[in-house]
Amino acid sequence: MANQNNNIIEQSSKNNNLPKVFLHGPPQFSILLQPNPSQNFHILNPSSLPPLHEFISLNPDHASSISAIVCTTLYPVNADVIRLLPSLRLICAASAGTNHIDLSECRRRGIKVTSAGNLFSEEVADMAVALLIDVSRKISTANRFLRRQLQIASWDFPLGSKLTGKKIGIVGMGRIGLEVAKRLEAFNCMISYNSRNKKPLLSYPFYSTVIELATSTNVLILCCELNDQTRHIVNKEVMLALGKGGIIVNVGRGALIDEKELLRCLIEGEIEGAGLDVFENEPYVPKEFFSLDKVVLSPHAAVLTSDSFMSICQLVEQNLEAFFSNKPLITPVI
Ligand SMILES: O=CC(=O)O
Repeated sequence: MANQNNNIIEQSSKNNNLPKVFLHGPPQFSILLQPNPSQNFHILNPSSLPPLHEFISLNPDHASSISAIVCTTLYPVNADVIRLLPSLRLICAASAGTNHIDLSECRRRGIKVTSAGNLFSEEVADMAVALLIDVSRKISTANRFLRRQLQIASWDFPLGSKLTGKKIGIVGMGRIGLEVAKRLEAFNCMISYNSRNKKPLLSYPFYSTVIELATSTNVLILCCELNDQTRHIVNKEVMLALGKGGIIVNVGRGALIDEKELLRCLIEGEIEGAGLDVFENEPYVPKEFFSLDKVVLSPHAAVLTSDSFMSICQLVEQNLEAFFSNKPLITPVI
């Protein structure tokens, strides 16, 4: 590791005049997310290297040379991380959501933040529909069942429910919500939604509260961002309003749902099932979920496609280029 670090320092000293960028994420992240070499900035860790804290404790002088970081949702950029980097001026989130970044601290320090914008909306909408089909038609359960039985020996298999014609409630009618609606229209589903405001151009029924939406639908699909207004937007009352045949799909953020209540409602049969790509305290996933056949789990993977990595890599590069050549950012958050 020390050798690896010396190499970085050697390499970066050759680029001493360029602003330094640190890729802040798991090892695979810095392998997959490789902006091209640039005349305007220098990537400090172009291959899998120690995490930021370790890197800085090994090279304290380097902390003050980092002007920008590129980050993922699994690695929070809280005030403690920001404090480690006195010269930080830009954070490029390789995600649509920025709830893992302390935006008020960024505002206070005058640090700019960019996100993936709408880049992943189609992938996330595909995943929402896939999870819904899986939960309602029990595809993962069937897969496990057949691998255990090795042949179609009996019809001893729990019945699924038909998706065609279902009443779907979408929470958050931004780009992802719209893409989900478009896909589910092909299944003759009846779409209604809740969001901050009614969208004048949409003819789908609008409900100003999630509990009213849940009362009128069979399925809730959570596509909104996590903030103080949306934390636990799906609570016990909402789940009871959705009712025993109800399915919840979450491709937003885990804390949109009160996870303890979700588990209780699933175990006690208050709702039918759930498809979850996100969890309240990631990377932790409550072990009780693993024994529930009515839940389909995915490891925050809705955006993990080779296509999305190619696009985010380009977008990060464009934002870095724009920032370091004093041009407007492509996808600014603040
Ligand atoms: O969760 C993924 C994202 O916010 O892009």
